[in-house]
Amino acid sequence: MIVTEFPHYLNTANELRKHLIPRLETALGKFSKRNSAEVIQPVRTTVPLQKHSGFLGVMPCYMENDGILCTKLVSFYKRPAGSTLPSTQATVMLLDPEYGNVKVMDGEVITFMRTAAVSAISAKLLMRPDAEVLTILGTGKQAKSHYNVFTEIFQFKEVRVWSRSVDRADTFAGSLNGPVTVCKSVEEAVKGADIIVTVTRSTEPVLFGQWVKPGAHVTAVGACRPDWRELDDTLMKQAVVYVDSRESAMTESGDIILSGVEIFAEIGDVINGTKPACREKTTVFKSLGLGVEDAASAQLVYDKWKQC
Ligand SMILES: NC(=O)C1=CN([C@@H]2O[C@H](COP(=O)(O)OP(=O)(O)OC[C@H]3O[C@@H](n4cnc5c(N)ncnc54)[C@H](O)[C@@H]3O)[C@@H](O)[C@H]2O)C=CC1
Ligand SMILES: O=C(O)C1=NCCCC1
Repeated sequence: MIVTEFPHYLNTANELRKHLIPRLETALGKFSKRNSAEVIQPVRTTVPLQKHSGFLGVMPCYMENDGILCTKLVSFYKRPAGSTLPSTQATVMLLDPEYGNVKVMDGEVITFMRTAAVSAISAKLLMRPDAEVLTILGTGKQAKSHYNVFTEIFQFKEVRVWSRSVDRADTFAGSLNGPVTVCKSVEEAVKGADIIVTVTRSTEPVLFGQWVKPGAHVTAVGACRPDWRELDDTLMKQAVVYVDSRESAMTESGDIILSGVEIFAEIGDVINGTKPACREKTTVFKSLGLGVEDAASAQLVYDKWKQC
């Protein structure tokens, strides 16, 4: 059987709350237990495509007790400013662990949705409960999925967005099904914000600690190479730092490696109740993207498709 389309009904608040988010929480909790009967998921293998300023990532995952075998191929590129080419393209393959046959799926929507849903999990656990202002830095594909998921799941008084180009930010604002304030600078966008999502392709810091309100939560989604940054050292050092995977963070995250900060916990540890959620402090969740997230999401898509 081959599923080639991601069912878009998973985008609704009800489906996110009832299905995608709980499955991702369960998967991240299992991952953090490091029990190989639950999850085998090595750090992504990344092949540099030097000539094209890109990378090919291979992301396998086996969840024996759940009978889920999955791998993703993802290519991602540093595109020049103004390029209309996609920066990230993915194919997720769900396999039958007994027979080894492949049930191919489109991976792009899974990547958009699961990444935003994992960010929403970090916000649920680490953002202050009275959070009113959300800021999104970047106006690409992930910015859109984060806007959609965050405004479905939470209620903010204001959502702000920043892009290097005000025209792109205006176009982005016009493409949304809800209100957003377009800001001209990062400083203006993040001043007083309770939660900040960084979803840029930047390789240098764009978010500086001096602008971030004490107690704010930052979900950092871009900068997935050891020499790429989105956050500066000041922010990294003033925050309690959470990650999706310690091994991934120590291999792939410039924000972690180059700032030299200590990782406080995996988000799965907080889900498991083995590490606290320091909501009253400034927190950073560094997301690298894990095969286990794709595996849990792909299985959900497959289960839903079988029910149709
Ligand atoms: N952690 C995870 O699980 C995942 C992370 N990613 C990463 O998230 C980031 C965003 O991905 P997409 O939305 O798919 O990319 P995209 O190409 O659709 O959007 C990127 C955005 O970053 C902006 N940008 C590019 N260079 C910049 C710079 N130097 N400074 C500030 N802004 C800049 C672009 O104008 C655009 O708004 C990428 O870094 C990607 O690698 C993507 C998928 C999963
Ligand atoms: O997990 C993913 O999918 C990605 N992570 C970082 C780079 C692009 C895709």
